[in-house]
Amino acid sequence: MHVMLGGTFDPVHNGHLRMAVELHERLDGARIRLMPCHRPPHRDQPGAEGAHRLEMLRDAVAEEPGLMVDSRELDQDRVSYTGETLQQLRSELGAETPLAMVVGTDAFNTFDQWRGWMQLPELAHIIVVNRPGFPLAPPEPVAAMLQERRAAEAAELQRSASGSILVMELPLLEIAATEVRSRAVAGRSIRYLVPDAVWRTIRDQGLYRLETG
Ligand SMILES: Nc1ncnc2c1ncn2[C@@H]1O[C@H](COP(=O)(O)OP(=O)(O)OP(=O)(O)O)[C@@H](O)[C@H]1O
Ligand SMILES: O=C(O)c1ccc[n+]([C@@H]2O[C@H](COP(=O)([O-])O)[C@@H](O)[C@H]2O)c1
Repeated sequence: MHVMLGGTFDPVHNGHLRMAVELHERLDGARIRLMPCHRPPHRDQPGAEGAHRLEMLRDAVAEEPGLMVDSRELDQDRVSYTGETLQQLRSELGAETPLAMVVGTDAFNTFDQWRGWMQLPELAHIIVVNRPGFPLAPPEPVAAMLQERRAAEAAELQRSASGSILVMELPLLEIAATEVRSRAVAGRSIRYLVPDAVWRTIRDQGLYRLETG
């Protein structure tokens, strides 16, 4: 199965990485494709440029064969819509190969604001992970979609190319990029919240401090 984990990754942190490693192990060794977006459709523009976010991601996964980075959204200088990215992946993989996209509960709780959200399950399964601090509470139309498509176990996702929604309870870390950025801005330590290579890049390049001058 192919698994995509999209995000702003501004910056990538240990919460993302632990989640990705857990998924890799629980999905029969599927490689998890971390996909940084160029310009997110739905939020403030990232504090770090795409090239820095990509460099930090590549460093973060460098010695972890279960994870990989896919830079296709960054390579296109426009707003990144997940539907377009999934369509591209689907045409590369063919109609039969299982493909899943991962979202935290925070993202799933506003899923009805995504462009073409009702069509996304036709392109890929959706795996919803219980992000600490964000109970699963989708709005009514998303809850109805979940009820209709809910998978009982991970193995179900291997039996079809797309169409199911799996909610997974994983042991995760309560870390947010917003918190990492505000610590960096304030000159406080971000060590052990992010991999050491990411900590060094933020320190050496002065990332995030610059945005407030
Ligand atoms: N600590 C975490 N545990 C599990 N999932 C997470 C965690 N942090 C982020 N995610 C999920 O990873 C994906 C990408 O997240 P994103 O890059 O926006 O990070 P973030 O920490 O939420 O950033 P920000 O604080 O800037 O919003 C989303 O689906 C999000 O739900
Ligand atoms: O396609 C959309 O309309 C859309 C709306 C909101 C979020 N997304 C994607 O969801 C992923 C997680 O977003 P975020 O805010 O948690 O970084 C990221 O890959 C975004 O591109 C996509």
